Amino acid sequence: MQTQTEGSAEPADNGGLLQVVGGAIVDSLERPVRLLVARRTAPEAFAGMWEFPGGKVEAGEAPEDGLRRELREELGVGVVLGDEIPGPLVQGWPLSGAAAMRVWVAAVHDGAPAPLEDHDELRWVELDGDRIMDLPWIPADLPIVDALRRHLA
Ligand SMILES: Nc1nc2c([nH]c(=O)n2[C@H]2C[C@H](O)[C@@H](COP(=O)(O)OP(=O)(O)OP(=O)(O)O)O2)c(=O)[nH]1
Repeated sequence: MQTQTEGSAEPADNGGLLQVVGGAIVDSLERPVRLLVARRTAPEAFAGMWEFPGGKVEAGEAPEDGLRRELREELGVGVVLGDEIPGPLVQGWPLSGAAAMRVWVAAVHDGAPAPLEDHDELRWVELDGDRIMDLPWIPADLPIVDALRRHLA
């Protein structure tokens, strides 16, 4: 699996969409068994739903750098990035509103994940089986979870 520890990509042209990035943090890049999922606290429409930790890319920031920054802020961890889970758009996966999310597989490089910001619970769930799909995900994330499972199988 391709890995990268330092951001070298140029800021992406987001085509007018709000660019969001998410981390599919797995227990091992080589032999992934479990995925770290996060339960949002806000906004009200998404509170209580599970998602990939991450957030919005800032102006002039490369997406991979934005993802590392968000995961440091939200979970207190440094990560190694693995493969991207490509979506149907150049900007990744369509979300509600004029937004799209690029998602990378990632593994914790330093720190212990904790719900420092934006989440009230983190949970390691098995990638295989029904349990992961039984979680109340943000609806737009369901095809991404499906593609992730197929990519890692
Ligand atoms: N992080 C994340 N956001 C998602 C996912 N699925 C999904 O629809 N979204 C939406 C929710 C939000 O409208 C948007 C991401 O915004 P955010 O609130 O997480 O971004 P941020 O951390 O930069 O927050 P802020 O600076 O605006 O407070 O994308 C997902 O799996 N992860």
